Amino acid sequence: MEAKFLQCIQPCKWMDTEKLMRKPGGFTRVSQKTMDDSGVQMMFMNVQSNWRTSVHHKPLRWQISSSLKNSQGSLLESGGISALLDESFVLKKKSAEVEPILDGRCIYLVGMMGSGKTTIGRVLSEALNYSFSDSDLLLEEKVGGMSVAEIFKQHGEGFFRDKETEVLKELSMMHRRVISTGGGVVIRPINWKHMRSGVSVWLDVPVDCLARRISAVGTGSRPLLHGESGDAYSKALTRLSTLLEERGEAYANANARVSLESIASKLGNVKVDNLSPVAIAIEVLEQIESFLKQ
Ligand SMILES: Nc1ncnc2c1ncn2[C@@H]1O[C@H](COP(=O)(O)OP(=O)(O)O)[C@@H](O)[C@H]1O
Ligand SMILES: O=C(O)C1=C[C@@H](OP(=O)(O)O)[C@@H](O)[C@H](O)C1
Repeated sequence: MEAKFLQCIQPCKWMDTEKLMRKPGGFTRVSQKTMDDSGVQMMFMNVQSNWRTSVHHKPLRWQISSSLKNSQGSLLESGGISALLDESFVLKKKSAEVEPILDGRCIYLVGMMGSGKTTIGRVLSEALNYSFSDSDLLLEEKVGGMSVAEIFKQHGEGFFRDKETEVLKELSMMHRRVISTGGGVVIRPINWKHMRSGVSVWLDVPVDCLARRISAVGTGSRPLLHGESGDAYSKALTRLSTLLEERGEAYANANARVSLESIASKLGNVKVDNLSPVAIAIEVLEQIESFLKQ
């Protein structure tokens, strides 16, 4: 049997253009359409358009046309794409296992600025068929559309923290949502009370990796990182290290911890910077599963 397949790029359902403009680094949904005697099949996955693709670092080829033998498996023999599809399938399978035991509870992602709460949150919400909420965006709406940076400047951090707690309280009444929280929610015990309505997961990312990510996109939307001198990476590293120290063990209150260093070593000493959001999302589900089964 011969089949031709074509890959095309479509806007992805969870792409939030407003947030993407604030935090550059857009994602793209890749859809693979396969046609054979039995009809048309579609496969989807989400990749970052500037991604170096999955933990296997193979180049992503956007367009493939190929002669195929009869198995579906052979459709996937296409280098980087097959690695991405493998991850994508594992994520779907794991989501199907974890979704019933989650039983509608929300997932709260906590972690430092730049730890990937928004990025991983979107991947997870799509895999679980949950809605996605970003507490910073909800807070901005509550304050008449002012940005986080403007709120800090005009009203100060205390006001921001009060609004943040209000947003969490409202979210705690909801179900079937993945929630990306602001990096500072962990400092107020009342916020933990609200987050206990669901399952909280700490994305534990080494501070040098956070600084590389943040210096790549700039600190415009993150007022707590303003004000240091030096190059973008050193400034981010200094501020993030101080914040992390101030926050002490606060992140460890989460029900589950996802350490990027542990994932990297599990996958055979892959660089932390090269872990794909899908690989991290799989680990989030693994950790949630083991917490819920305890
Ligand atoms: N696994 C990853 N590998 C590389 N870059 C990532 C990864 N996850 C997120 N990023 C990038 O890091 C930056 C911060 O991510 P984001 O999801 O906004 O973090 P948070 O919501 O925790 O502040 C973004 O530019 C994003 O594209
Ligand atoms: O760590 C913090 O205190 C903050 C993190 C930010 O959210 P992200 O973690 O989404 O960047 C935002 O809530 C605000 O700038 C304060």
